Amino acid sequence: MSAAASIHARIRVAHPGFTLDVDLALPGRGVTALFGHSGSGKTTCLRAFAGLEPAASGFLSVNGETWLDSGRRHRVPVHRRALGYVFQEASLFPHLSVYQNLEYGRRRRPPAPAAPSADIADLTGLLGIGHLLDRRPQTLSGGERQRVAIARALLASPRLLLMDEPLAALDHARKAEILPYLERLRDALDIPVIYVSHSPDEVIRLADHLVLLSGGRVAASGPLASTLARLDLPPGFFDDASVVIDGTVVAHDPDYHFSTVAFPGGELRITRPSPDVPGRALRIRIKAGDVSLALQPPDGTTIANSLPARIVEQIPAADPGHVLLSLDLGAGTRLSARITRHSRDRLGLAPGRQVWAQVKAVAVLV
Ligand SMILES: Nc1ncnc2c1ncn2[C@@H]1O[C@H](COP(=O)(O)OP(=O)(O)OP(=O)(O)O)[C@@H](O)[C@H]1O
Repeated sequence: MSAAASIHARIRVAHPGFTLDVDLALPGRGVTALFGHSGSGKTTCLRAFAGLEPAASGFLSVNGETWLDSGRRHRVPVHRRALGYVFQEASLFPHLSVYQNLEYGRRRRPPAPAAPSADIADLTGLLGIGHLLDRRPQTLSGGERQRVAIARALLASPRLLLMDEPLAALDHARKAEILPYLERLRDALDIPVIYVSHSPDEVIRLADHLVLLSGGRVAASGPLASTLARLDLPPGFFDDASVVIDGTVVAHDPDYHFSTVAFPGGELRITRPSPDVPGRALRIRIKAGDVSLALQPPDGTTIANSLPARIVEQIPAADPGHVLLSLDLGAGTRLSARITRHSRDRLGLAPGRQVWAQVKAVAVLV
């Protein structure tokens, strides 16, 4: 990560009874998820990035532009920070059409924007709102309103997009409808997005980088895959230890609805409801409880995936009868496994040992 193409934030905000104190180095593009329980300081952190927390002190630079440097008494006011802010409830102007709302966003663009600017046609295409341009916000579904709010924020050519629980007000069906648009956006945008959520599924599906916040402090921060694969992740964030693997479909058997997904270090075969196109990128989540281990290549099993692996780390699990193991599948790809202490001792499993990891269930996230 070059110093110019990234976000550096060393920020402290002291409220009566709560202090946010974070030191973060974040990537200059892609989605960073700020994840944590209610009251952990996620919104306070976003507000400090936006310049909305008068009590914030410290240092903040976004892709080479310094927005806060208390030591030098430098503080860029909120209206001079080129950022987009999308809230839980889309705050569109009710008396304006969708197109006029988008125009409002475009008028907020600085005369010489730092980043290449998307136009209304690009963004309406990307977010699937081209057919809504003449409508008033109150005639739109919650998901449609959010997509318009995101497009409006991006039309101002921000250097940074802040999203505070943008899906929290939507029901399950509307969330499922909007997520693919957010994925397209993530892949198309050249600016960093900081995405606040307390939904593990959303975070695991969308994020490139993960920040765990607890009591106003950073409990962990790093690339999504390597951070999730850490066995020492603080408890209470996710229901189960798991890994995510970004793979590519390399073959599809339409008869058995079977896709072969390649990733650095191996391949997985997964059953798919509809045909897959080779070349398609898939993000896969495997929970530690869905991985069992064998010393020999398993024979006569219904489990489709048995992967050669090497145990690299072992720690006690939260419950005393189990241990968590981290396995290297090759090329740096990790798998976590939760097994009983009894099985570990019976098979003599320890770091360095070669095993076969049997994957009982795979969740395809994208
Ligand atoms: N202006 C303020 N004055 C005093 N306390 C504040 C202020 N703003 C936030 N807090 C407190 O700071 C803590 C963190 O709040 P924040 O909204 O950042 O948490 P969060 O992680 O976003 O929570 P949620 O998921 O519920 O939105 C809370 O205890 C909140 O009451």
